[in-house]
Amino acid sequence: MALRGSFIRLFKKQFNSVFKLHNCSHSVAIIGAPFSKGQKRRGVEHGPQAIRDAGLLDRLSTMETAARQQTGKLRPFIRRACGDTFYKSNLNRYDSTVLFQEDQIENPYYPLHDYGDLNFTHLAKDECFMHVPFPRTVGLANKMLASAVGSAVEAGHTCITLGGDHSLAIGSVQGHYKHCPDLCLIWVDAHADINTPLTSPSGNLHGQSVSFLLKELQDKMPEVPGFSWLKPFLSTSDLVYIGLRDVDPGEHYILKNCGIQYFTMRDIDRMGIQRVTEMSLDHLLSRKQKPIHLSFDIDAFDPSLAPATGTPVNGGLTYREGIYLAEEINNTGLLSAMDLVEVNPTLGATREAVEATASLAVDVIAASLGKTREGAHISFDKLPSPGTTYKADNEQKICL
Ligand SMILES: NC(=[NH2+])NCCC[C@H](N)C(=O)O
Ligand SMILES: [Mn+2]
Ligand SMILES: [Mn+2]
Repeated sequence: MALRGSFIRLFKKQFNSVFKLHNCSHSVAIIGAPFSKGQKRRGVEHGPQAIRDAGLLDRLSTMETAARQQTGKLRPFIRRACGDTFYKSNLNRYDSTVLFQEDQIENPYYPLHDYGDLNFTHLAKDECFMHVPFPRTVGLANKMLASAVGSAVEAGHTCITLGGDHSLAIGSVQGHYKHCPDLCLIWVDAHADINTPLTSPSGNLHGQSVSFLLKELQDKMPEVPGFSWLKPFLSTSDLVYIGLRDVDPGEHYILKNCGIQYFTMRDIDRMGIQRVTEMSLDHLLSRKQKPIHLSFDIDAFDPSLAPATGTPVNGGLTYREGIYLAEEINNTGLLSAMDLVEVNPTLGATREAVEATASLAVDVIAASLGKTREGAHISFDKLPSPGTTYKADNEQKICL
């Protein structure tokens, strides 16, 4: 017990030192990935727009995080894609007003870069590989996303990819890996998405993303057209699943035989989200501090909260479980890239259902980036008393 206590202290000490370093230097990049060919239903390509419409950028740019408060000098601002020449060929230029030119920003300590949406190529000639639809289109889209995520991470941003279907995680994790080769992966999902083309019941690549990444599955993977650029790089020991409740037989075989750490909804019922989160982070980080890639499928939530998604499964995460998990991941100070996928605005029964799903996505992203339920302040140096001028409104104008 004493040994365990001192181990936990050491663990927390390590966390804290990285926490400070990480939060002082990190800015956020948003990449929209309007893509749906990793499965057969259309509509999920409108996910990035739905998440933006739910107010993502406003929420992040006005967010007062505990981290900002800590250093006392962090200020949010948005720079649109226009300034980032590197992305111009791949991204639709964001044509709305440029809120600030770079040289107008005095103190860009917490920059928020919106790179707009990637412009994917849909190949006309793209026959099925076995029963896998659109293999070349999915391969090409992921290659493009990998390069965009890679550049954003290389530039020092915490990179948020807005999907699109979950096949996009192939490119997003690979691009992240190119600049953070020691990354670990937290997969929050109702599904394991670890079928190989040979075990997949549906053929859909969004149910196979993880098998493309894992070194241990290399000799079980056929050569899928469109993916020759990708070499598996991730070890099974650097992967944890949270929220599983719909696992195919081949996937169960892989999870068990590769000794992958996973927590189903039953585990959350038994142990609670707090213990599950602690065990997950312990598994990934206790030996070494590693950059975290969080791949969050909105269908991890219960369909009553996230109805607008392609493969809903009953009995999912509650709002508080999902937000707690995101908050704890932020608390590590190690979040380096994140995907928020499978929001399909064409599948909600009503407009309210769609808006609820997209707004849940915004809440998860905000919590992952440091929004706390206890609140935080940057606008107050001291508490205004009657007779002093309230400056917060002015300051807001300067910042935004
Ligand atoms: N990213 C997702 N929503 N995946 C759902 C996968 C469903 C099923 N396991 C399949 O392989 O097709
Ligand atoms: Mn899923
Ligand atoms: Mn998924």
